[in-house]
Amino acid sequence: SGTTRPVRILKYVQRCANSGDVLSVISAIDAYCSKVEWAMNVGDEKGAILDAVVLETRPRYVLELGTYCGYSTLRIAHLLAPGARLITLEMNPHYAQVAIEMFRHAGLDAQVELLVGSSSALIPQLRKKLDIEKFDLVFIDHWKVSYLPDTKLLEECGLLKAGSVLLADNVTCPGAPDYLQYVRNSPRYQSQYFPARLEYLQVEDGVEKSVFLG
Ligand SMILES: O=C(NC/C=C/[C@H]1O[C@@H](Sc2ccncc2)[C@H](O)[C@@H]1O)c1cc([N+](=O)[O-])cc(O)c1O
Ligand SMILES: [Mg+2]
Repeated sequence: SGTTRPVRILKYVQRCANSGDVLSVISAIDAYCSKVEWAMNVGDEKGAILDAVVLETRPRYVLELGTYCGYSTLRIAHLLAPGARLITLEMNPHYAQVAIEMFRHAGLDAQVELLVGSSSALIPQLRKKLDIEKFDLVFIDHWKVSYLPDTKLLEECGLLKAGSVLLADNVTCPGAPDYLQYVRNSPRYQSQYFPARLEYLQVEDGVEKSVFLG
């Protein structure tokens, strides 16, 4: 039985990226996935949009849905102020383990709280479990069919406040049409589309930034 793609990415990072250097970990993942084998990281083009939204939001509490190898987790963690908290939810224990090793190599394992489980099961527990009232920024990059139900769940659990920012990957490819229709037509959101290429490919994608209005 061979390794998995996330394990191959992690081994490449452990071999080629300087430990403790998050930017070299990020560029090593991008190098591997653009030259050796494609993987569903947000990538460097959409990653730059994510960076800009993190910097403009200056979030204290961040939630990520879908960790995978931890690429976007690292991009976000690198830009947070001391004392900020980044929670990332991953339901595949193998991917979670790879991501934890990735965070360790980058020297950011103390900056990230990874919970293993499905977002639908974990979101209702976050307030009690983590003593967090509201999230300032949510990065959505898990199953595309879960974007809309999980957004509604975040609203119902009172985890969004006026000004909370949702940033959703892949709203064009693979697409999240029901989510897009909701955030673009609901009076409770101010939504904006940022076109970009799908990671490592010449295919059109984009991210949607939606500000919750309360
Ligand atoms: O399918 C995609 N992403 C699904 C991501 C899924 C990630 O989130 C959890 S699922 C989960 C985690 C937490 N709670 C519930 C479910 C999986 O274990 C994986 O780590 C995708 C596909 C393409 N593409 O081009 O085909 C491009 C992309 O950028 C993508 O993000
Ligand atoms: Mg994605």
